[in-house]
Amino acid sequence: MSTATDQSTEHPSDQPTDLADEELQWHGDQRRIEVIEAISVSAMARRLPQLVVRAVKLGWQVDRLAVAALLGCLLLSAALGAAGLYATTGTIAAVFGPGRVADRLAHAAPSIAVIATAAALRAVLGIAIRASTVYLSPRISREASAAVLRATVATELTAYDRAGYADELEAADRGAEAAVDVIGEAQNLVSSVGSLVGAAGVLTVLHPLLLPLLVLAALPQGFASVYAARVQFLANKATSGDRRILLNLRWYIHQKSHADQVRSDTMGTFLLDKYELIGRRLDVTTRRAAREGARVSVLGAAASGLGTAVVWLVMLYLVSTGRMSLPRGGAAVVALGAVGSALRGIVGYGADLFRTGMYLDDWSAFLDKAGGHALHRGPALPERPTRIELKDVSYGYPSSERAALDAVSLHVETGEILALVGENGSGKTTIAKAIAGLYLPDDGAVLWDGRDTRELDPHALWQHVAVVPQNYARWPLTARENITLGRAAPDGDEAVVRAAAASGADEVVAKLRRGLGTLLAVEWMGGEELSGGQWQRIAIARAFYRDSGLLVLDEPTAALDPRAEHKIFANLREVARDRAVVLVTHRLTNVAVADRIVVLEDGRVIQQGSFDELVAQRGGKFRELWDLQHDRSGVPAQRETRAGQLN
Ligand SMILES: Nc1ncnc2c1ncn2[C@@H]1O[C@H](COP(=O)(O)OP(=O)(O)OP(=O)(O)O)[C@@H](O)[C@H]1O
Repeated sequence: MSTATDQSTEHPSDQPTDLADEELQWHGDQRRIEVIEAISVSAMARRLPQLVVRAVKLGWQVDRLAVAALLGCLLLSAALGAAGLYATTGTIAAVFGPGRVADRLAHAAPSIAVIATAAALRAVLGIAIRASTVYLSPRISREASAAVLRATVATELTAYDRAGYADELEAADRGAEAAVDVIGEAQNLVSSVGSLVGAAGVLTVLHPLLLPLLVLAALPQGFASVYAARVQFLANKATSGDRRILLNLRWYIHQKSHADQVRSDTMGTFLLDKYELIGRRLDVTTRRAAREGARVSVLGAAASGLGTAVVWLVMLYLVSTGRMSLPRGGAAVVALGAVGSALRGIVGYGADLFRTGMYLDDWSAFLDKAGGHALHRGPALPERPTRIELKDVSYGYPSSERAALDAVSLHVETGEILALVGENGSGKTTIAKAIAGLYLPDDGAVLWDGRDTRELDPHALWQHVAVVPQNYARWPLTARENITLGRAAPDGDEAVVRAAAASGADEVVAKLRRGLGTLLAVEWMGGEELSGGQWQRIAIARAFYRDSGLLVLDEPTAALDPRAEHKIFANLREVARDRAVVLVTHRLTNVAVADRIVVLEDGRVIQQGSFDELVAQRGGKFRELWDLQHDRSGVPAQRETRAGQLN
């Protein structure tokens, strides 16, 4: 193994000074925006029937009976609407017809009865339709969100390192939220189409010229509405990155974990200024879209207004020239009103549904490919590992041009502690994640008992893994659940207590008001909060509790006091008895516990050996780091002397 290489270190001052600072820009999917821009308005209008089918399918997955009832009610309501309208025209014809008033009223009585019955039944059906929609909508949205969550946990971890993934995920989430409207909008559209069909039939019977004219009159407004919806959607898409940055800035300002630094570092105004700046950037696009939408809507409304005037003129012409009788003319006025309102409904609800459909596209695109990072590994089920080997493993993060790992080879076996050492950014955490099957290498292989992790079922593999990462999760759960993570033993807390004792978490739990049953989240139902070190003890306990063949500890004691740290390392040999342990740490005194130490630099292994071997290797990287960690040249002489006396 070669010793430390003579790498020249890049210094910030070596970099070109004429480069502008990078601005906060979210990496969205520009390609998708271009695809949407290329869609024509007529193609968008043709999508509406597909969207209705999609809404029905979504509802069908959630509750078939409710959807069937909804469709039945819609059909019946449309039929009753047509019958009512037909009866209305009959009533008008009878009332305005020749003969005595009493006779005309008697003649109109059956039609009036039909109108009243149809109106009453439609009112009842309307209530049933609304109830079904209200009942189905949140369930559809929840199911859509759950589908995103399922897809999210089934993606490769590396997806999160790719610029644009977060944007796709957010778009999918928004699509799932928008799904709450889809059934209502589809239902409104179908109702309007039903009313249109009924009223159009009646109008055609009265005079065949009126319907085509009315449809022509409504078309400009229809196109304008769909176009405006498209403009709004594109603007939303174009600003989604900035909106996401704002969301993140809000998070940074709100978060309890940052609240002290927002104050002590006087970050409030500074971050708020950035917030304002990005908000203004966002406003430019939004304002442009609002203007464009309004301009097109005005043009559409004007054209449709003109068209409607033509229809009325034609009506007047037909009646005044005797081509249509007066009673029929009266009936046509009513039918025209019904057709007009149905057309306006189709246009308005169609535009709404179209916009929701575009959000749903984001949702389904994410589900189809999970950002191109869906877990597609082999189906083989691994046993508890006894030997894990990295063979010439290279790995580069998607967003980085530099390789994080370069032809790394090493191994670790059950009963062994392997320590990874190196300067910041040398690749320790990346190796730990590759060993744990969280990253698949670009080149080379990670072998679990000779089997490539690419061939192994990832979820089955992770059953054999316990990790204490640098940023461990502080789950808003009870102390017990924070240790068992859903794997509670049915016969009591014995194993939990053992794991807590081994990690020092027992002392933390002893002080909690309900022991293991205490909720660890002040924000949730007023639970208790722990200190950083106390949380770290819980995180270690959860790894010890998991009876896994591989234990990865990434800076596991960074927040621990000396006594707690000593306890962990004193117990580690015992913990490693039936596990392979990978330890990442900068505290070199602690790595003496390891059987083998691998020293990394710039993603390459530059030294391997036992603690004694590496310390003895003068001029080697490990020895250099060791000497630096024990260098006390910055300590004032009298304090150094005093420390020496104590030693
Ligand atoms: N999510 C990421 N996306 C892009 N590059 C990353 C990512 N995480 C790490 N890197 C890069 O990969 C290299 C190795 O990082 P890694 O976290 O493995 O280093 P490390 O040795 O664990 O560092 P530290 O001692 O600071 O924890 C670094 O150059 C880092 O910039």
